[in-house]
Amino acid sequence: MSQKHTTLGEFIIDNQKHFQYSSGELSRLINSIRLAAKVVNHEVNKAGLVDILGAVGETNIQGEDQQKLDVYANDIFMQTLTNRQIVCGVASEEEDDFVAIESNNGGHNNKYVVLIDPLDGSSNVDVNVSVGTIFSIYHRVTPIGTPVQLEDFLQEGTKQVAAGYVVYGTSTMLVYTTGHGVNGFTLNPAIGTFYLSHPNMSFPDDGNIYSINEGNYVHFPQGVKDYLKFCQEEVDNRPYTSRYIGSLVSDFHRNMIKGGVYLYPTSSKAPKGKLRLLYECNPMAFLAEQANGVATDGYKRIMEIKPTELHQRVPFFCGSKNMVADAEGFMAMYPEDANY
Ligand SMILES: O=P(O)(O)OC[C@H]1O[C@](O)(COP(=O)(O)O)[C@@H](O)[C@@H]1O
Ligand SMILES: [Mg+2]
Ligand SMILES: [Mg+2]
Repeated sequence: MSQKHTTLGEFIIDNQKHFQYSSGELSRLINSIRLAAKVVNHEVNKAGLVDILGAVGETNIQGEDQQKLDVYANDIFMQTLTNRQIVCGVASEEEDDFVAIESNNGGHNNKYVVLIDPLDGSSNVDVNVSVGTIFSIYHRVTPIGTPVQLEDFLQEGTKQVAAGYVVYGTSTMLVYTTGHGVNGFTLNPAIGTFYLSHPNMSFPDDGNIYSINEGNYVHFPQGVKDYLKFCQEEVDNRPYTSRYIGSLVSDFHRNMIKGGVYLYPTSSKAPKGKLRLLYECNPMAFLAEQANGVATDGYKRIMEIKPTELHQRVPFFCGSKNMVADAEGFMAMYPEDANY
């Protein structure tokens, strides 16, 4: 069977041998995420026809206006993960606190926790621009059989057993890693099956695309301003091309395929950056590193940051390794900005 026809389900089974604690639970967990992604995809694809556009009129713990699709996607992933009895807890961008999930017999026998950004790129929902879902999976650290605790979620990114995203774009893709490279699967909507379309995805070492919201330029640290000047100079293969979709998943996906760097630094508006360490930066960092890329906060490796809060934010520099290194070179000239 040529690689093009390998389904996600077959790939998961074939690759189960890689899983650290191989008992099939992680396979079932990824299968559940696949199922929830298909349900959300179905709604996203007809967003203009159903009452799913616009805000719900409430703000989440981030202080952001929750979009109807944020809430819908959150409900679908929470229900699917709860019903399938494979996780002992979930933390979500749309939930104030982590949610403990009891197993059928009222126990706490499951060993995985999931951290999720149910709908990434919320500002693009109403304008038909690609959005995504991001997930990160850890083995719990507290004893199985006991209720899940905050410490099960506040683990360094290096402890992730799997991470991935779904991009709801011109096509719908699920891209994930279990620490053995990064593979992308495209949904055939006619039959509702994901097929392996992008095996062994990898960031080129270099690229000529930079992704940053330049509208915040005046608020950026000097190192970022210097790097942007560097990107826009007429030297060698520069000026680079500026591309910014405003959905982390979509900007990351493009940069992984074409070569590029995504930056969401601190700014006087967002003194710690905007993106959330646990369910945006850590999973994308795991994917980046598994795909020959790099992810830092401008100074140090994202995945070595010891989390202290569920919804903490960090600056994010991610993409082709030589481009991130260039950006870090400019940040290094201002060591005081490492203390955000
Ligand atoms: O509008 P800004 O400030 O440029 O922020 C865009 C960034 O914020 C995000 O939308 C944050 O994610 P959510 O939509 O999940 O809150 C990223 O996807 C995106 O890269
Ligand atoms: Mg997000
Ligand atoms: Mg979100």
